[in-house]
Order: sequence, then C-alpha cells, then structure tokens
Amino acid sequence: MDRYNDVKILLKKWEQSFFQTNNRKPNKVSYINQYSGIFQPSTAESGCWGSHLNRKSLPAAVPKLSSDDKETLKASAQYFGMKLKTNLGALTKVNVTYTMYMQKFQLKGERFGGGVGRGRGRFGGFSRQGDTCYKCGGTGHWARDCRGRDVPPEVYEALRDFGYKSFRPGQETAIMRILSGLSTLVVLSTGMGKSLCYQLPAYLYAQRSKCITLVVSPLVSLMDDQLSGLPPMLKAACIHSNMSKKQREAAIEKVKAGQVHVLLLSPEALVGGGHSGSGCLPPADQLPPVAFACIDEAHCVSEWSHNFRPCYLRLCKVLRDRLGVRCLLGLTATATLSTALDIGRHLDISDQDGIAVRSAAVPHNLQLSVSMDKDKEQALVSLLKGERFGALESVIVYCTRREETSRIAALLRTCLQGVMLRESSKPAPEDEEDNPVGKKKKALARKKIRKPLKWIAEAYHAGMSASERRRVQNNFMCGELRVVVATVAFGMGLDKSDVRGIVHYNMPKSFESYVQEIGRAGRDGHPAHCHLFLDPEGADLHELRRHIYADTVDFYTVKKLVQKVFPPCKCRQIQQKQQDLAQAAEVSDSELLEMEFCENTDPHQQQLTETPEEGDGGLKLSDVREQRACHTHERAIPVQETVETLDITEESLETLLCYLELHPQQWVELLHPTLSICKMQFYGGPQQLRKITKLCPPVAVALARKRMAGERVESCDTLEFDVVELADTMGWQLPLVKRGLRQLQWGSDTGSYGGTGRSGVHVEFSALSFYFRSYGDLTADELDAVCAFLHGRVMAQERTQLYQLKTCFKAFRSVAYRNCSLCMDDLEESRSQALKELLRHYFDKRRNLDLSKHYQEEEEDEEEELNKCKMRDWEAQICADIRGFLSSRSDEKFSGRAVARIFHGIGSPCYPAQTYGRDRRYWRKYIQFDFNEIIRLATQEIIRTR
Ligand SMILES: Nc1ncnc2c1ncn2[C@@H]1O[C@H](COP(=O)(O)OP(=O)(O)OP(=O)(O)O)[C@@H](O)[C@H]1O
Repeated sequence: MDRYNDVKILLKKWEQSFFQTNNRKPNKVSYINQYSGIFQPSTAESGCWGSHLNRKSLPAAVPKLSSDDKETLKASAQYFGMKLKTNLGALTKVNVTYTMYMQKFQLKGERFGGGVGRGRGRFGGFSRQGDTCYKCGGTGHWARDCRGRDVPPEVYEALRDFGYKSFRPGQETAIMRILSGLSTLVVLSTGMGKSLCYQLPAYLYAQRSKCITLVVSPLVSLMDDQLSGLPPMLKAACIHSNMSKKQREAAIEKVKAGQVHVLLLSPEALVGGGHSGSGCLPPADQLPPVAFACIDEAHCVSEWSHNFRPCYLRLCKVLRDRLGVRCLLGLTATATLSTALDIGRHLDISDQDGIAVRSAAVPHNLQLSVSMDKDKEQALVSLLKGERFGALESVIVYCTRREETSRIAALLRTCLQGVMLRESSKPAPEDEEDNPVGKKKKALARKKIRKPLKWIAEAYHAGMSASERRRVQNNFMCGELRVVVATVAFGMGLDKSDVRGIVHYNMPKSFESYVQEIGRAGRDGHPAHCHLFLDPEGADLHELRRHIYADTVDFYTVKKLVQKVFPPCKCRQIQQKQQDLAQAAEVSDSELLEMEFCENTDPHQQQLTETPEEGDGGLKLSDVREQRACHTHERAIPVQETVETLDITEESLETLLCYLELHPQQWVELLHPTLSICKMQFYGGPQQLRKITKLCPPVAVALARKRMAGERVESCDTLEFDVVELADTMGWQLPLVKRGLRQLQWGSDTGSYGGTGRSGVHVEFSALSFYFRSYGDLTADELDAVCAFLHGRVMAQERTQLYQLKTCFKAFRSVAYRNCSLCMDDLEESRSQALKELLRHYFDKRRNLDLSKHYQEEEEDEEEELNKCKMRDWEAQICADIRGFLSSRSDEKFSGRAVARIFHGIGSPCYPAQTYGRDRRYWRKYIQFDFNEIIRLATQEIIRTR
C-alpha cells in the first residue's frame, strides 16, 4: 500500500505538471506513454539496426525486472488502471508492446548517433525532448517530423562502397525506412535503381551482426544471373526449384554457416507448390535471424494486378508466421496507385509514407509515338531506316505471337541487308563514370561494343532452346546483333543500359506491360525511342482477348471445384444428436455413453482447440466457427488429378482457392501443399499388417475404413489411403501421423526383415496436393452462394481485364499518327507528352480495382452494338461449324467452354494446342467473336446432339 501511495503522489505531481505545460489534462495516450515510460529497459541487445528484432530475438531483448521494479510497476498499473478504466492484464500487454517498440527506436537512435533513453528519468515521463531521431540522430523531434536530409555517415560510406556518389530519387527514403525496420513499397521505373534499396541495407545489417536478407524473385531462370550481378561485397546464394537437391542443400549449409548475406529465393522455394513440393528452407531456428525480406515484382501480390501469382499471397504469410520476418520491402516497376495501396495492405504497411516512394510512370528520356498503319510490315522496315530509329544500335521489337517473331526477323534481315547505320554520338553516362562497379561495366561494355555489327535481326521466344536463346541474348548484349524480334519473354532482367529503341509490333496487353517494356530502353539516361503499331482493325485486341479468356473458368467447373473443396461431413448430425440427447428428460446410461463417445471422437471439436488462429482482419474462420456445427476439416485435393478433371491450369486452380481464402468469410484456409496419398506395403503379409494395427492406430483406422467400404481385408498386405483425411478423422495432426507411419519402416517391434533392422514395411507418400481447411456443413444455399461468389469473382476479373484492354486501345488511338511516315524522322513532342500524361493519369489516379462495372457500362457503346449485330449475322454459320466439329470428334466429350476455347485457339490441359491446333478448319476460327457467346452456342449444340 505504501508503494501505491508513493506512486500515486508522484503521478499526481506529473498530472499537475502536465496540465501546466500543456494547458489540458492528460489523455489516454499520455497516460499510456507515461505508464510505459516507467517500465524502461535496463538492458538492450546492442549492435543491431533494430528491425531484425524479429519474433526470434524479441523475447531476449525484453529486460528482466527486479522485485523492486515489479512492485513499482504493479502499483502504477493499479493507478493507471483506474485512470484508464482497464485491467492489469491489458495494461501489461500495452506496456510490453510499447516497450519493445520503444526499444527498437532507441536502438535506432543509438545507431544514428543518439543515446538510449537520454533525458528520460525513471519517472521522467515520455519526453521527445530527450529522444534522438533515428534519421538524423538529432534530438527534439522524431524521424517522421525530421526536416533535415541528413543520412548517417555510415550509410554514405556504404553507398560509396557500392560505387555511387549519391542516391537516386526514392532510394534514400526506402533505405532509411528499411534500416528503421519499417515495411516499404518501392515503385520505381525499370532501371531507376530498385536493387540498391535492398542491397545497401542488407550490407549494413550484415556488417553489424550475423543475419541474412531474403530476396524473393519470380524470375527463376534469371536468378543465377542476378546472383552474379550482385556487388562483390555482398555474399549471396540462391535456392530455386530448378536446382538439384544437392545444390539446394549446399546453399542451405552456407546460409546456416553464416557465409551468406543475401539469400535469393523463388516464391515456390519459400512456400512450396509447383513441382517442388514443400518449401526448401529449414525451420527459422536453424537459420540466422532475418534482417528483412525483399519481394521483387511485388505487384504479383495484388489479386487485381496484371500479373497476380497466388503463391505470392502465401509468401507474406510464410515470411511472417514461419520465419518471423517483420520488415518487408516490396519492389515493383509497375503499379497504379490503387494497386500500390492493395500491395501495401498485404505487406502490412500502415502508413501512407510507406508506399509513397513512387516515380513518374515513364522516364523523361523516352520519346513515345504510336501509328495506325495498314501495312505494318512495310511501316516497320521504313521506321528502322528512318531518322529516328536508323541510327539506333540496339533495338527490341516486341510481338505477341511466337510465330510472328521468326517471320518479322526474317523480313528485317532481308529488307535491312546492306543498310548502313546512321551516325550517332553517345557520351558516357555521368553517374557511372566515377564508380568502380560502373567503370568495370563500362570498360566491359566498350570492349564488347567495339565488335562490329554482325547480325541485323534475330528472333527470340520461350519456345526456342535454351542455348539458342542464350546465343541471341549474348549477341545482343555485346552489340553484335542490332535488332531482337521477341515476345515478352525477352528483356526480363536484361541488364543492358544502352538499349536505344523499343518497337511494339503488336499492342501490349496493358499499360503496365507497356511501361515495363518501354522501360528497357534508355536505362543509361540518354534519349531513347519507342514506337507502337496499333492495328486499325483491332486485330491485336482480339488476340489479347484470347489470353484473358484463357484464364477464365465457367460456372460448371466452379461448381465441380466447390464440391471437391467442401465435401459434406457429419458434424451437423453429431451436434443435432447431442442436442436431442441433452434435451431428453431422462437420459439413459447407454445414451450418455454414446454421447461421451461422440464427444471424444469428434475430431473437429478437438482440432478446434489445437488449431492456432491465423491471419487478421475481416470475419475469419474463428468468428464463423462460433456459429457453425462444423469447425472445419483438413482436406487435400491432388493437383494433377484436379487439373485433369476440371481442365484448368494449376495456376488457375490455386487462384480460385485464393479467392475463397480472401473472401470476408474466409471459406477456406490454405495450408502448405503436401503429399496426400500414402501407400503401404507389408512384406510380412496380412499377419504383419494385423500386428501393426495394434501398434499404430492410423493403420488400424485405415484398415477399418477399408473394411467398412466393403473391401475384403483378410488377405490384404497393401494399403493406400488419403493420409490428410485419415488424420482429420482421427483428430490427429498431419505431421504426427506422417512421422508415425514413416517410422514403421524402421521399428524393431513391427518385425524385422532379413535381419537388416528394416521392419519389412514400405511406406511411400505421393500426389502433391493443395492442402487446406474447409467446412463440411455448408447448406445447399451456402454452397450456391460460394459458387456464385467464385464465378462472379472470375467474371469480374475477366471484365476488368477486358475493360483495361479497351481503355488501353482507346488511349493509344487518341494519340496515334495516321501512319508511321509522319513520325519516323521527327517527332511531335506534344504527342509524346500527351501519351505520357495519359499514362501518368492512369498510374496516379486512385480508382476501384474491380473495373467490371465500367466494362458493363461500356458494353453499351457503339462498337459493342456492332459486334452484337455481327454475331447475329454469323450465328448460323458458327452453329454449323460447331456441329461439324462435334461430329468429326464424335468419340470425344466436350463442354461448351472446351469448344469455345478451340474456336478461339486457346489450349488447355485436356485439349492441348499441339493436338487440337493441327485441325486448321476450327482452331482460332472465330477469334474475333465474343468468347462467352461461343460458349453459349456450343452448349446449345452439345445439348441438342445428346
Ligand atoms: N544511386 C545510384 N547512382 C548511380 N547509378 C545507380 C544508382 N543506383 C543504381 N544505379 C545503377 O542503375 C542501373 C539500374 O539499376 P537496377 O538494376 O537496380 O535497376 P532496377 O530498377 O532494379 O531495374 P529493373 O526493374 O530492370 O530490375 C544499374 O546499372 C545501377 O548500377
């Protein structure tokens, strides 16, 4: 009580002085600040930059309290509890969180020239006067209010070590945020120096303590190049699914031994999926602490982005939950403001500043033009001979289709034969001159560029052999090849700063792609030219629509998937039975027993208590669980089998499951992909199997289920079952069941085989599967709602993309020249500026990510009306062709969607382009007609011919 009175007197004094200084009573925040000020850390983990105080290292950093401290704390908690109308537990939680937070900032303050807790007495309250700004090391303000541009000398030293004199726009802000442990999204155009934003902090962190930086990049084929391109002072390794197991293990050993500063990972290597099975990284406690994680091509996180990759969503979750990473850095060259905000949400960037690092969409040194030529081939040749492009040494011509690249390359070789390059002068870029890395590159480049031009034009696409692609790329890199005619596969990760021209022979699929592709020119800051040929008839639009339709799924397929994801369970019946029994006035002994049995064997109730709550925001599984009979089951659907039965790609399947997880009611909770089928062979015959059932309950249950399914088990010496379903039924955790089954191969009490110590039991797990938790008691209405949601979501995505495509077409058309002769020598600066303005507006305007409604509204426009008329005129002919196609393949089964895909020239897992593309009578025949209309007509015909 004495202590309480002491504390009370002191705090009353504080309240008075607060009133005098601030002319108001302390509010809730002031109380919490004051309360937390009492509980100052007496120890601090020294020598770190703060952000790798992640989950792993935080508990160690919380100071130990003396008994005296505890008394004081208890007394003050009592006082503040009264003031804040809260309980001791809540206050302690606030206190500990706050202390950790403060500790991090103090450490940063210390790093940047400040001192820990300076100017703050034991009861001195929380005064910003004594705190140091983590940015400039000064006192009297915090970093967010810092007006100075001072960056600690250590950071500049590191910048010089990297060979640069100054930061480029955006780099400093991003680097300082990362060094402060604040998650950040960097949106900078191609070649603006995004890599430095992770390389420099990784270097500084590694200098300070033994920690690693994770860099996740989707460009697996380029990872080795990325690795060799890192500055020499950064020791790095990479792990991706194209590596052999031995190579991966060697890389992991290096990481564990602390020999690596930066670890490059493919998303699949981190989260599993694809053919790599589970992720490749060992558990967090076997790795050095993770300073921060960098996610390259971060737009793949946003489900509405032009390049959404479902495994990117799981990526953030894995980084946080499994590796304890708290600070994430997202890098992207193309994200509209709305997409950036969406990515920011996934990266948990709460403050607007964290996504403010955005640059103008198009670099100022690029000159843009568009033309609508009738004869594109002739126009391209003229353009490459003209004033603007005639002097350019390195040019990339982008085409949509692979076949077209070879044709155009051959055309250019013929038409540009003997045409001399026009004169051009090109001084060395300034900022790279003085740095050792830049100098080395430059010297190398000069050596290579001196080689005379040997080849005029070559094709490049993903269908070519790896060696052929390498040859073309190398020739282009060293300046021996002038023009590469390529699909978008060329250029990702291309480190050639003097590409002088980009020509789009076909329209790109979105503004994002356009900006990304033109961004490959003029990375050295010198003028570069970009030209786009827009098909006046809109043929490119039809081609690109095909790609959009390739990803969509019809209602029938959605329904089949929903049936697989939510198979019915017995939880509702069990619950009903329990309620009936409880309500009965007289409960017989036997009923009681049965009830007990139900309680004990209801795995889902049991699992509920064992399952950790995950995720945040929205109405989650945990909320819905309260109201349901079923508390979710663990399920697995084999990837390959599902791809074949539903005829959709693995990526589309994963996307659909992601949509279900992202729904406010979180219909499923995705877990790490797993091998779900267990095959067991008992070399000791049925006798050995029976013996093992007594030792291993999962085997007993598997055998019992087999018997219940009506199979004869007496002479059985093999078992095959879905191990996920089995573990769920038993209420056991899957890893435990799997481990138990695996151990049977070695157990001495399961029998010895041939005296080898082996038990004579062979256990094998196969069938990589999507593994998730889902409900089994959804009513018919709920299942319908899930189907409607999923299909609606797919359609919204389709319409959004179609709308974007159309907007893109209209924008390009609005600034297009009638033909390219008007801009092949001179360029009207105003048109180039107008296009840049359109792009800036597109990237900077905040809008709804779901643009499907706009598409519906636009559908009413003249063009659509015209298309509808055209469809009506052609309907009879299309139906006749559908009938012809179906009768030519009468022994095969088709859905309306499968037929529409063939008529649009879209391959699928069950109807591949290699087979169906051979019949030219139907393949791609109706590409200019609405895909959904063809589905409708085809479905009609299929029903009629049944
Ligand atoms: N502060 C700097 N000063 C001078 N040059 C720099 C600076 N930062 C980066 N660079 C140079 O800019 C070029 C492009 O950098 P980087 O590859 O990091 O760009 P990027 O934005 O990651 O491009 P991409 O989107 O193609 O991956 C490199 O040659 C690099 O050396």
